[in-house]
Amino acid sequence: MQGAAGSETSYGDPLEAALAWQRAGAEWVHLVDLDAAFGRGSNRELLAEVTGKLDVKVELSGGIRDDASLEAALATGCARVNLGTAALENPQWADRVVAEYGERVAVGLDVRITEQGHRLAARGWTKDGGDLWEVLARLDAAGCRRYVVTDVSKDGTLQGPNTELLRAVCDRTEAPVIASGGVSSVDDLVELSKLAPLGLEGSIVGKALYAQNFTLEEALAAVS
Ligand SMILES: O=C(O)c1ccccc1N[C@@H]1O[C@H](COP(=O)(O)O)[C@@H](O)[C@H]1O
Repeated sequence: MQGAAGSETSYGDPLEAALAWQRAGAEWVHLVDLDAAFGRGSNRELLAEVTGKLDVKVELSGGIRDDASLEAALATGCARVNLGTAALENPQWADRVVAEYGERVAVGLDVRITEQGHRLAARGWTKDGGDLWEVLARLDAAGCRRYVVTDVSKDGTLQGPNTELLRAVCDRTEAPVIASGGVSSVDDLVELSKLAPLGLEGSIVGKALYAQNFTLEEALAAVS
């Protein structure tokens, strides 16, 4: 199953990798603490060290679920944090912090498309977190400034992004949307860039870069 704990591939030292993306021209680095997302540990100090050594903007994600973890994440100097589980399981807290921290807090909408509709996935994608459209409406009303949208069936598969889902989310919110999951080629990024007029602000690329399907320089040149 995509995203199952223990199924991840190791691509080496996170700091070395992040510095290499910075040298290659990245403006943002999206850093996920998978141990925290799965509830099996924390790499808080490591992520703080990586963030502190980068000059580019960092989006921190994974395990940011209460005041202490939010404050620790923001104190690293990251540009933005991305809430997942807490936005689904602790709506009052999440609604308060999206309003309080504005641009520094995004919400990750990890979507599983089922016979029951568009469902959100929480706790390392192991628990149902409610209906996508209801949660999106609630977070919009709370003033959420940005969403990171992942089709969990695509993440890590190199099968191409779910542009239909991204288009649908862009149609339902005024907030900028960032695409995550499935990118396999520069062509995928070019397709995603065509959604910019709808509100798609950017795309997160992971495995395709580590698998060397293309270089970051090629990607940036294709969509700039
Ligand atoms: O990023 C992944 O590949 C991933 C795989 C499986 C589960 C979660 C994953 N990542 C991200 O974790 C955060 C959510 O963390 P939390 O729920 O707030 O603790 C979110 O960005 C997921 O996309």
